[in-house]
Order: sequence, then C-alpha cells, then structure tokens
Amino acid sequence: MLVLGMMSGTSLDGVDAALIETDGRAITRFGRSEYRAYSGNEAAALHAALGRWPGEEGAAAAAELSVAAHAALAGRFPEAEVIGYHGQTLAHDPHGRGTHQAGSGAALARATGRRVVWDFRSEDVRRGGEGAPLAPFFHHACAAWAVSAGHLPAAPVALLNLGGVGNLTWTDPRIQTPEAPGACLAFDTGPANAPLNDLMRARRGTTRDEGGALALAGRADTAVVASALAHPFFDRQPPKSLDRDAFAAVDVAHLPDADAAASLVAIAAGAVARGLQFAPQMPTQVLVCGGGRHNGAMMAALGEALPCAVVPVEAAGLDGDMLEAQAFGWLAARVLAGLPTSGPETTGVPGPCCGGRISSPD
Ligand SMILES: Nc1ncnc2c1ncn2[C@@H]1O[C@H](COP(=O)(O)OP(=O)(O)OP(=O)(O)O)[C@@H](O)[C@H]1O
Ligand SMILES: CC(=O)N[C@H]1[C@@H]2OC[C@@H](O2)[C@@H](O)[C@@H]1O[C@H](C)C(=O)O
Repeated sequence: MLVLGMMSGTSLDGVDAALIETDGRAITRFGRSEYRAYSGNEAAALHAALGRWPGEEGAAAAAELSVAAHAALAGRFPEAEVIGYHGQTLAHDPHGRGTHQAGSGAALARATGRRVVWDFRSEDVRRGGEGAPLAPFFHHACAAWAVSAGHLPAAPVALLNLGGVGNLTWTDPRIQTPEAPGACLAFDTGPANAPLNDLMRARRGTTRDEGGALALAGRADTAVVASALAHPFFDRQPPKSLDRDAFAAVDVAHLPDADAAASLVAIAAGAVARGLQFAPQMPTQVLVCGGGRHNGAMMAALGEALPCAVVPVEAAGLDGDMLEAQAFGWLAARVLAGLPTSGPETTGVPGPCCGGRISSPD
C-alpha cells in the first residue's frame, strides 16, 4: 500500500511528510516528500506546551495546532491511502507518567478523510518498554533495502539519527526480520541538536547553528564535556530513551558563544561514542540521518570520536531528511498488517509489541 508518513520531531521546526510503498515488511518504493515549517507563532505555542501532559495548560492548543498543520500537509498527497501520524511529543517519562504525543489521529482522519494510524508509543510504554526509539525496525528494513539495491555490503551497519535528541540503531541486514533476536540493538544516544538550538535561540536569536559555523569557530571545554558525559545515562545498558530536556542542566553559561556551541557538539558526539560501545560488534559504518548531518562541526566531531567511518545516509541511497517520516509510514503499514513495531532490543519491552491505533474517517 501507499502510505504517507508524517513526523514532527523534538526540534519543533516543522512537519515532514513522505510517501512510502510497503506491506509493512519490505520497502517496495520510496515516494515524494514535502516539508512544512512551523510559523513563529506555531513554534512558540508548541514550545510553551513542552513538558505538558494531556489536560494541562497549552496541551489542547498544541494538539489542535498539530492536527491542523498535518491536515494541511496531507492535502498535498491525495494519492496516499493511509496516513501514519506520529503527533508532537510534548513529554516522555516512560517509567513514570508515560509518553505524550499531542494530536488526535481520529481528528486527523476526519480532517483528511483517510485512515490514520497513530499513538505509536503508548502500548510499548504500557507494557514496560521505553516507548522509543521506534525507527529501529524501519532502519533494519532500510539496511535490507540498501543491501538489495547494492548500496551497502551485507554486514552490520549503524543508523544514527541526529534530531533534537540522538538515536542509534545497530542492525544486521542479513537477519530476515527486525524482530528476530540479534537483528537490531537500538537506543537514544543523548542530546543532539536540541541544546544547540536552545543556545542559538538564547544567545543569537536564531533557530540553529547553520552548518555548524559557530561551533567550528570555538573550542570545546573539556571539563564541561567530561562532566556532561559523566551522567549515569551513558553507563546504562541499552535499550534506553531520553526526554528532550533531560540534559537541560548542562551548564555552558560561563562560556563564550562559540566555545559553548563547540562543547555541546562535543557532548553530542561523545554521547554517540559512549553508546556505540554497547554494539554487539563494530558496524562497517555509521550512516547519519536527521538535521544534525548538515552541521559540519557535528560530522567532524563524530568522525573524530568514532572508530569507524561516519557518512551521511545518502551514501546508502537513502534520504536523511525524510527517514523519520518514512519510518512512521512504514510503521503504519506494519500496524495494519498486525506486525510488531518494537521489541526487547529496541525499546526494552518484554516481548514483541504491536503498538499504534487505527482511526477511520467515519
Ligand atoms: N543546515 C543546517 N545546519 C545546522 N544544523 C541543522 C541544519 N539543518 C538542520 N539542522 C539541525 O537539525 C535540526 C532538525 O533535525 P531533525 O528535523 O532531524 O529533528 P527532529 O526530527 O525535529 O528531531 P527528533 O529526531 O529528535 O525528533 C534542526 O533543529 C537543527 O538543529
Ligand atoms: C519520545 C519521542 O518522541 N522520542 C523521539 C525523540 O527524537 C529522537 C529520539 O528522541 C527518539 O527516541 C524519538 O524519535 C524517533 C523518531 C524514534 O522513535 O525512533
């Protein structure tokens, strides 16, 4: 089936939408994609609602805004039979209050006249999993696709998503299904772009460090980096997940702008290196997707910190800006096929877990 996957990540910059043709197992074809940036007012409303749970101030407005933005974008894809709708994560506390993605799939189904698969994380959390990351089974499908297309050798590889938070999937495409033991090991690596974006907003009034120019002009403060990487999160065995602001306490207030940016980049790269130590074997390469791969300082720091090649995921014929949107399209097809969306090695859920809810327009 032809599915439209839609994702608005923790960076709160906008919505990605991408078509994918799949039965929830193999990827038959990648289709076209579009991005819709949030307006300043929309981003401000979403920021104001961060950390809020259903019923709390700002959450309902964020949910309505999310549905409206996604419906507008979905209107540009009339050919999609089904929509995979992630919603906007406002809060994530899997072993406490749960996980909260604002935006109702039922409302989106009514607004678009199409079937919507949504609420992908709750069931995993309810069953004791981390509820994240959910892209790993899709990363396995991508690796298998890239091997069959001749873009990758048939060997273990890692996919690293550098969004607001980073997440990494080690995967062996020689194993047939993603839920099979040994096919995937996945976890959030640590903070990626979110602290850098927050720094740029506070100090420069911009949304991001374009190309990593500011970080490239600075020097990482070794004491700040070491103290951030001393966080007990990095010693925890994967799977493990993070809330967007888990590292809000990293203190770079005393550093000049460029050194502060360089330090946050070094922390993000160091976090990936710490995480990769848990991989069952060193991957042939780390394929980087997500906005962070456009940050030259981030890519350079990763190249230094990791013991294997680090390349943008385009090297394997994939689209690094749309991988997460595609993931939620593929996962939607998987939910409709009744196949698991997470497992013990991706979210720590005790057994294979079929998450997601299905809403019809009528
Ligand atoms: N040209 C660029 N230069 C520097 N940084 C960039 C560039 N383009 C994107 N980014 C960074 O990538 C971020 C967006 O990444 P992405 O869209 O992958 O995140 P997300 O999907 O919102 O987050 P997550 O994956 O955590 O849910 C931006 O907020 C910015 O920090
Ligand atoms: C709770 C939540 O929304 N987590 C996001 C976030 O952004 C990156 C990282 O943290 C990952 O855990 C996840 O998103 C991706 C798409 C995932 O679930 O694989």
